[in-house]
This record gives sequence, C-alpha cells and structure tokens, in this order.
Amino acid sequence: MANTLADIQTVLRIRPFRRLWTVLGLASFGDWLALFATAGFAQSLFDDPAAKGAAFSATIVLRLLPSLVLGPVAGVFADRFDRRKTMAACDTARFVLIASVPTVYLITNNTAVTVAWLAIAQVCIEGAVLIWSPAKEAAVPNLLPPEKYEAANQLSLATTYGLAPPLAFAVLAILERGQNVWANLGPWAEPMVIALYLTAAMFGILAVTVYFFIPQISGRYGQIAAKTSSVWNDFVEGWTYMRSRERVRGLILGMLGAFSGAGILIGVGTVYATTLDAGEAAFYILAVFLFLGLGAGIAFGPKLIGELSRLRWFGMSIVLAGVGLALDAVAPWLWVSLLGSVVIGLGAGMAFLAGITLLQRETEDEIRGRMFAFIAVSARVILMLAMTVSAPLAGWQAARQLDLGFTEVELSMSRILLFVAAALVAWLGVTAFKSMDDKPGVPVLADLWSSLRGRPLSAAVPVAGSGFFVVFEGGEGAGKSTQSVKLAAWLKLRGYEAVLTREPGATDIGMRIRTLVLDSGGDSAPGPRAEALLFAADRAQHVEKVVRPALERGAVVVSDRYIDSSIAYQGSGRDLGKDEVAWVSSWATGGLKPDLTVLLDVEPQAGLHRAKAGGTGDRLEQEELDYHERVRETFLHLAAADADRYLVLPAAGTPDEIAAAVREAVAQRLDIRTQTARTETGWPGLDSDKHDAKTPGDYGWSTVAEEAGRP
Ligand SMILES: Nc1ncnc2c1ncn2[C@@H]1O[C@H](COP(=O)(O)OP(=O)(O)OP(=O)(O)O)[C@@H](O)[C@H]1O
Ligand SMILES: Cc1cn([C@H]2C[C@H](O)[C@@H](COP(=O)(O)O)O2)c(=O)[nH]c1=O
Repeated sequence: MANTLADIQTVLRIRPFRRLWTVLGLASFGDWLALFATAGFAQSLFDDPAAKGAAFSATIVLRLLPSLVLGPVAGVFADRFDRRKTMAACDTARFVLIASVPTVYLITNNTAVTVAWLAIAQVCIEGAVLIWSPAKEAAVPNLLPPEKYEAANQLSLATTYGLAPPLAFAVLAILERGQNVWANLGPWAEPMVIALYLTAAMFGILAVTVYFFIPQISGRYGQIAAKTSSVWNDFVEGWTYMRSRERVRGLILGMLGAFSGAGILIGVGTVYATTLDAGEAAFYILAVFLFLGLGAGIAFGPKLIGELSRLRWFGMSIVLAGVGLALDAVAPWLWVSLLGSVVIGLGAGMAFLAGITLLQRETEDEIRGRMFAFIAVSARVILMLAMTVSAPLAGWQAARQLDLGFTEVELSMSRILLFVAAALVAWLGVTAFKSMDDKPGVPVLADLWSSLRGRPLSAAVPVAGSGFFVVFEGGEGAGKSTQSVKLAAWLKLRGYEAVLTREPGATDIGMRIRTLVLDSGGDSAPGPRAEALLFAADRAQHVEKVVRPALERGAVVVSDRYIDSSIAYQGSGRDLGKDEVAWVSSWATGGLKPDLTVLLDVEPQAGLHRAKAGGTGDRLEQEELDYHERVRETFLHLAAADADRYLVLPAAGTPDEIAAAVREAVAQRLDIRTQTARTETGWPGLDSDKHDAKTPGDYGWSTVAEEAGRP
C-alpha cells in the first residue's frame, strides 16, 4: 500500500486521470489567482490605506459566505447530475464571472458599480467552486482502481497546495513588476486586470477540456436513468447516510476537528508570534514551517508509515497535529515553536491525505459528492468560526511572564487558546481512532513501531466460539507437563471438554518438526533462524488444526508451551530479537493469544536436573546455563508486562500445591465457583492419589497427539 514515485507514475499513465489532474492543477492555479487578483483588484479601486485593507479582506470574506447558503445542497449537484457537465458548467460560469469584473470596471469606470458587481461575482464564483469541487473529488474514484486513490490524492494535494499557490503568486508578482513596462497601454493593462482576464481564459479552456476530452468523468451517470427524487430528498439521504456510517462519521469528525484547530491557529497566529520575541517576521516564518510540514506529510507520509492501517493512520495523524499545537502552546523559544508548526503540518497533511483517500473508498459513488461537499462546507464554516472567535480573544488580557526555572515563557491568552485547540484536536483524533479502528486489540504503539520498521501487526483472526485457552510456560523441567495433565483432568471432571495439547509436536507435521528441531545434531541441526521458523511452522499448524477448532467448539485448550517459548528460547536464548520472533509467531497464529498463561518459574540448574533425569537431554536442554538464564529472565519479563494474563508460580512448590493454585486461577476465569472446585480434590487420580502423575495415561486418557496415534 505504501506508494512511491512508481505509483504516481502509474496513475499518471491513466489518460483520463492525467487529464483530470491537469484540469485540477490549472483550476487550483486559477482559483488562487482569481482569489488574490480580485482582492488586489478591489484594493486598487481605493486610495485610502484603511479602505484598501477593508476591501482586500471583504473580498476574501465574501468568498467564504456562500458556503453557509449553498453548502448544504452543493454536493447534491455532484450526485444528481452528470459530473462532467456539472464541472464544465461551473468552469464556464467562472470564465464569465471572472472576466465580467474588469469588464464592468472598464466599461463603467465607476468604482461603486464595480465594487457592487465584484461582490456579487465573488459570491457566484465561490458558488461555482462549491459545486465543482465535490463533483471533481467524487469523479476521481471512477477513473482509478482503489489501490491507486492514495497516490492520486498525493498528487492532487501537492498540486493544489504545493504548486498552484506559489505559481499564482509568482504570476501576480511578475505582473506587478512588469507594470512599468506597459503602464502607458491604458487601464485594461493594469496588472490585476490582466490577471483576471488570464484566469478567465483559463477557465474557458478548462470547460472545453472537461466537456469534450474527459468523458470518463460522467462515470455511472451515463449508465443509469436520470434521478427522479427531489433535491431536498437527496440532501436528507446524504445526511442520513453520514449519520448511519460509523467510519464515515469518524472520518468527517476527525477532519473537522483538524480544521477547527487550524482555524484557532490562524486566528491567534499573529498575536502568538509576538509572544516569541522573534520580531515581525515570526508569524510568516511559522506559516512557512507549517506548510513545509504539510507538504512533507503529504509527500512522504505514506512511504514512512508503510503498511500501517490507513484508518489508524488517520486518527494518529490528527493526534499528532494536536501534539504540535501543544508544543506551540508551551514553546519558550522560536525554534521549539517552529518544530511545533512542522509537527502540526505533518499531522494535518497526513490526516488530510488519509481522510480523502478513505472517504473515496468508504463511500458509494451515488453519495460521494454530498460527503465531499459536506466536508468542504463544514471546513469553511468551522475555519471561519474558529478564526473569528479566537482572533479577538487572543489579544484579550495582558500576558504574564511564567518562570520555568531555566527560562521564562510569556503566558498569554493566545497560548491558552492554542492549548485548548491542542486538547480539542487530540480528543477528536482519539475519538475518530476509536470509532474506526480496524485492528482492535492490536497495541497502537507497537503497531506503529512495527509498521515504521516494515512489519505491521495484523489484527487477530477472531475465534468464533466461547472456548478458553490456557498455556503452561517455563524453563526445562519446570513441571509444565505434570501441571497441564492435572489441569486437563480436573477440567474433564468438571464436565468441560478439555483438549490437552503441546508444542512442538501436536500434529503430524508438528511431530516431524519436533524430531527435526530437537533430535538432529551436528551439521544436520537447523541454524537459529531456521529453528525459529520451524517452531513457528509447528505453531501455525497447531493453532489451525487443533487450538482454533477446539476453541470454536467451546472447549478448554490446555497447551504445554506456546509463543512465549519462542520469544524466550529463540528471541533471547538465540539472540534473534524478541520482537522479531514474536511478530513471526503472531503472524503464524493469526494473533491468537492465550486467555491465561501459567508461568512455572524454575531455577535453570534445578529444572535441567529434573528434566534430564540422569540423561543428556535434547539439543536445547544441552545449551549452556547462560542460555537458560536468559530464557528464564525473558519469561519473567513477559509475565510482568501483562500481569492480568499471567499467573507466575514458583516451580519449587509441590505438584499438588501448584495444581491447586492453577485451578483457582482457571476457576476464577472460567467462572466456576471456587468453593465447589475445592471440594472435588478428592477425585481419584487427582492430587494426593497421584503425586507423580504427569502423563494423561496416568489418568486413563490421552493427548491430542496420542489420540492421533502419535507418541
Ligand atoms: N513441583 C515439582 N516438584 C518436584 N518435581 C517435579 C515437580 N513437578 C514436576 N516434577 C518432576 O520434574 C520432572 C519434569 O517434569 P515435567 O516433565 O512436568 O516438566 P516440564 O516442564 O514439562 O519439562 P520439559 O520442559 O522438559 O518438558 C518430572 O520428573 C516430574 O515428575
Ligand atoms: C515451543 C518451543 C519449544 N522450544 C524448546 C523448549 C524445549 O527445549 C523443547 C521442547 O521440549 P518439551 O520437552 O516439549 O518442553 O523445545 C523452543 O525452543 N521454542 C519453542 O517455540
């Protein structure tokens, strides 16, 4: 899933997408150019500096207003009508509207009329953008296979936010600078007038391109009958769809959370910058770093996180943006603040990319336009609200100096607001993560860490049954076999289907592996890695053929050794790395974890003495004492790290004492009344009658392996 340059080249080889991408690039360029050219044009109509400033910001505010009115129904257009025609119509409208602004000025030469028309045109242009964007966003999935959405979005976002704005600014700068050269050509040659005509012409070309050269944008529309439901019904349908889909809701919530944080950041930005004592330019430097982070997140995020679940990545990225905001809120120095800004950008960029890609995948074609419109509109509204509320608040109350001991931080309202934004964004990130998590039970940080190293953890394959899985672990001669037999016998007596099994060797293949690993010596002995893989192969077969089926039947499975043995013997004993070995086993077992692991802790020397019983022992029992010490340490560490799942018992107790403690723990978990359990210890064959019983045969029954005719 991690995409590379090769993925981007692949999507660009798809002709309809390549054309759409070119259209998008030019449209974004045109949008930025139109926005700043109209604002600049409005400014140029006045001489008074205050009026100039007001004209500039009023033009931008006018662009945001239509979201409130047209927003709710903008997406309906994308889902209701042919998207190709919708886009072409919007481009034509933009062509006419943008060209009309300087034309009205040139014809009337009247500032009041021009300003009035400019205001109307601004609102209509934004209306066209609001309808055009969801249609384009919803069209992308019709041109590409789903696994290419991410690369396509990377390309589109990089174009919209990385390439188009600097190009637009460069063109405006060139026009401004060139003004002197063609100043005598008359009012139509003024820089902003040229910019507006240039932009208008571009939208004219785009309308023709979309209409005649990318028929694929029409997608399903060409194949289905025209819709007969009302626009209002379409809107309600979109809203109901969003509310009923948990993942879609999580996605939208997370994205809007990120936008509210961005709004607060922009709102408090200029005031906050003054608390850094870094001069006038601090705000702009912060903005540059924010965009650098944003670009890096979009460009390198997917490569960095590799195969990490995109649903998880989305929530994590939003939390990361929250961490960046918190860093900015407490930053005592400019460099910390710049770091915070990069982190915010990284998180926001990755969340944006993951969010759009997921939304394209999660929503059906006929509803997609409304989902994208909802996001676009809500984002604008939230941005505006957050900016307008936080900007005046930021300057409220004088700042105080907070002495941190090593330095002083200026505690101001802007920092408090940043902190509020950080908490809000992080909370929404966590909420989105929880509502969309596709790998429940897989530890988040371990999953992230493994993914960064190229080996994501898989979600556990669920067990469709109510069985219970108990494992005995411990060093050589700890008494595992003795205790597993006792426990299984007791469970059978209690009426449970108890399946007594072991590793290695519970299956046919397992038995052959056992011989290979334990009995081959000298040159024919497996090397450490082969040994680890052989144990994992035995385990995979064991889980698939014995453990899972039994758990699915509702049985209690009692296994003599499981994954921890590999982590301890191969991971630590052979020094292959505990995480690596655990990952291999986790993959082999589909993430099946025991409900209870009983660790019988034994001094290696004493255990080996018991296990060898005067003989030489198998290949692993012959290892140095050091090796067995490492094995013991690792067992103890594993148990300490997950105390609820483990029962650690010193193996020095008598077999009966240990058996009673084990029964108690199992009884508690199986919800058998301990009182009842205790009263039946007099069953012949358990405890006192058979102190040295350690094989099922001692109780007159057999293990899984023996039932299958194996020793
Ligand atoms: N609690 C105990 N105290 C003393 N001896 C015990 C105890 N439990 C088991 N034994 C004895 O120790 C020897 C090894 O026991 P067992 O085979 O149950 O250990 P194990 O952990 O399964 O060994 P291995 O790792 O070699 O499979 C046996 O002779 C058994 O009778
Ligand atoms: C499952 C498993 C086992 N081992 C080692 C541990 C023991 O030395 C033998 C098994 O012998 P036992 O008498 O049946 O206990 O194999 C290992 O190294 N790694 C494993 O994953």
